[in-house]
Amino acid sequence: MDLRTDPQRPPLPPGFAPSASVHPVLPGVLDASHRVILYLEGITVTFDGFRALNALTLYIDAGELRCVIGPNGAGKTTLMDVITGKTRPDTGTAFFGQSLDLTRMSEPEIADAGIGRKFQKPTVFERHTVLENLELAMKADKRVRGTLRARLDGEARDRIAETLAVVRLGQVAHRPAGTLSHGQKQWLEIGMLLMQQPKLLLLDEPVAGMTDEERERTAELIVALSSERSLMVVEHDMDFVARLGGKVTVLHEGAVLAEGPLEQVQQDPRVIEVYLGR
Ligand SMILES: Nc1ncnc2c1ncn2[C@@H]1O[C@H](COP(=O)(O)OP(=O)(O)OP(=O)(O)O)[C@@H](O)[C@H]1O
Repeated sequence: MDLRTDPQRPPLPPGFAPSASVHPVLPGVLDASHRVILYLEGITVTFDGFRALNALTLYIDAGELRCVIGPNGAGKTTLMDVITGKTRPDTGTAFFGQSLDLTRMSEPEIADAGIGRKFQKPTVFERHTVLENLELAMKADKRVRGTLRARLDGEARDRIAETLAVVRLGQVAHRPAGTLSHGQKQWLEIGMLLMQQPKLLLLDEPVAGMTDEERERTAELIVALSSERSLMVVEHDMDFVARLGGKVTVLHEGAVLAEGPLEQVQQDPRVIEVYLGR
């Protein structure tokens, strides 16, 4: 189905067309009043003539948990790079909510507007305690006033306590992050992203290198997180994708090959041929 001609296509922001060169950019102000929080349409990214993304069109709903799968080189990382402003598309439009044109915002502006990204490798401050890592993450948030020495006010303490509970690291709150297990470090980094209160969280292979038990807990965590924000999870582990239960987008050669519930895309002969059947 071609979403461009689909009568069910979600409402688009005013001026949402590749030709609309003048559009207000309002960093930090997300209008998610419509069902869709992320609009990507006709996105093409070329590296030395090679199309890493090829007229890709994708919509993410507010509060949706979306998994993105696909073979190596399909364009999954490039997709996240476009959303976070690391890579500029050659053509196409990318809107966050109704008014934020991601192609015209810097990486910090996009982060401030509410898009958080977790890379595959955990990047926590190893010598600092879990608690300090969360404090530092909050202080990195420009919307929160104060210096590193400033005393945390009540609201900030509540947010840290709440985050510790959500990522289930309350028991190790005073341990240096360097002493945590791989899984705990990953959860801490997710907690650090949560301190910035993102509306859309991008997670790149969150369970790579985790034990089965850690995978189970990570699935529970991600499902719990999706109740209050949108998530896009790139993952190769199909058992894990099945546990998350969200809609699945299959990328192949920089474009969407199939989209739908996992059981549906798993039965798609094209998906079996290029990815799952391997
Ligand atoms: N900066 C770059 N310069 C040149 N080619 C690039 C660059 N970044 C990505 N590519 C190429 O674009 C294609 C898509 O890469 P991308 O990393 O987005 O795929 P992926 O789906 O994330 O793959 P994987 O599952 O292996 O992480 C690949 O063929 C890759 O070699």
